[in-house]
Amino acid sequence: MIVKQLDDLLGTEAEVRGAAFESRRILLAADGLGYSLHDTVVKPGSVQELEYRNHVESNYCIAGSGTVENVATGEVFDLRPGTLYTLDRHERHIIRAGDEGLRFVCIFTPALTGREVHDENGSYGLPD
Ligand SMILES: CC(=O)NCC[C@H](N)C(=O)O
Repeated sequence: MIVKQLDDLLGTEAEVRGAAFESRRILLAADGLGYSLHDTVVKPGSVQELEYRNHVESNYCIAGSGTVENVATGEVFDLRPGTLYTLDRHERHIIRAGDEGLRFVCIFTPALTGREVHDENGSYGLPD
């Protein structure tokens, strides 16, 4: 059994900061599960255009408000606590956070190692 506590990860390498988000990586590739699980906090008013070409990402909103847009179709979906979106077709998407920001429980498959950074496409690379 693996048991972890978010407080214990804060201030360690498992806490990753991007321009618009903080991602607390609770489970990573090193845990050997095939997926990684993150507690992701998105900054109020931020806009992120992303496209995970190498991963499938699921985001389950647990706080805040905003929208996610499917760039190819123009569809815009409201995000609020209880909303899940999964980028099962690696869709290019735009996340717009409202005034309170957003907080997600986030799962990536395959698992992130924790060293990835967004490239020019908004994608994370695969490990070497
Ligand atoms: C929704 C969002 O902010 N995605 C970017 C960060 C990603 N969820 C991560 O945890 O690395």
